[in-house]
Amino acid sequence: MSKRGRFITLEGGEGVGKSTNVGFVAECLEAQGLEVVRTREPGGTVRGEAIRALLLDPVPQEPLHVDAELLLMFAARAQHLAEKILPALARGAWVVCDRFTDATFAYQGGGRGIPKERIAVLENFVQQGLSPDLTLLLDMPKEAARQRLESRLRDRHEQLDRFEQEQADFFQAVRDGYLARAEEAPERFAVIDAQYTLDKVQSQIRQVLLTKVAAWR
Ligand SMILES: Nc1ncnc2c1ncn2[C@@H]1O[C@H](COP(=O)(O)OP(=O)(O)OP(=O)(O)O)[C@@H](O)[C@H]1O
Ligand SMILES: Cc1cn([C@H]2C[C@H](O)[C@@H](COP(=O)(O)O)O2)c(=O)[nH]c1=O
Repeated sequence: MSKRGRFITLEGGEGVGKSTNVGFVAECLEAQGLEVVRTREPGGTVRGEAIRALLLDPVPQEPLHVDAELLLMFAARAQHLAEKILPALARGAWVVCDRFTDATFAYQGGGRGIPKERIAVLENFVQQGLSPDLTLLLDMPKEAARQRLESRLRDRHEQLDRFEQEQADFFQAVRDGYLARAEEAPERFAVIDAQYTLDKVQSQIRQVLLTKVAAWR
C-alpha cells in the first residue's frame, strides 16, 4: 500500500504573508520530488469558493450570525476534505493549505467569542480525527501586518473584506487565539517570526520543512 501524504497548513492573521509563502512551501517540497496539492480555506472547491464569497462579502445584505459563520466554515471544510484533501493524502500527495481549523479557533473562537468546546464538536464531526501534520504559524505584531495588508490592497485595487473590516481588538484576539493553539500543540506547530524580510522568513520556513521531511521519510 502506498504511504499517505502529509498535511501542512499555514496560519496567521491578515497580511502576515501566508499566501506568499504557500507557494514557497510547495516549491520546497516539489524540489524534494514530492507531489504537492496547494489549496486554501475557506474555499478550495467550487462549492467551497461559493461559500467563501458569502463569508467574505464586504457589503453583506444583512448581518451574518456568528453561528452561521461558524457552520459555513465547517460546511466548506467538509466539502474540501471529501473532494480534495482526503483523496490527495490517500494517493500519497502532500497537501499545503492556506488556513484550516486553527483559523476557526482563532477567528470564531478568539475573535467572535464562541467557546472552543463548541468548535471542537464540529471539528470532531467533520474531520473525524484528521488534523494537520505540521502547522506553520506566521506571527507578527498586528500593526505591522496591517500595513502590509493595506499596501497589498492599494497595489491590487482591492477593498477590505468582511473580516478585514474588523477593529484592532478583534485582530489582537485572533493573534492571541493562534498563540494559545500553538502552546497547546507544540509538536505540531512551528511559530515563524514573520516580521522580517521575505528572505529571512523563508529561511526559517525552509529549515522547519527540511527537518520535518527528513524525519518523516
Ligand atoms: N516578509 C515580508 N516582508 C515584506 N512584505 C511581505 C512579506 N511577506 C509578504 N509580504 C507582502 O505583504 C502583503 C501581504 O502578504 P500576503 O498576501 O501573502 O499575506 P496573507 O497572510 O496571505 O494575507 P491575507 O490573510 O489577507 O490573505 C503582500 O503584498 C506581500 O507581498
Ligand atoms: C479558514 C477560516 C478563515 N477565516 C477567515 C480569515 C480570513 O479573514 C478569511 C479568509 O481570507 P484570507 O484571504 O485567507 O485572509 O476567512 C475564519 O474566520 N475562519 C476560518 O476557519
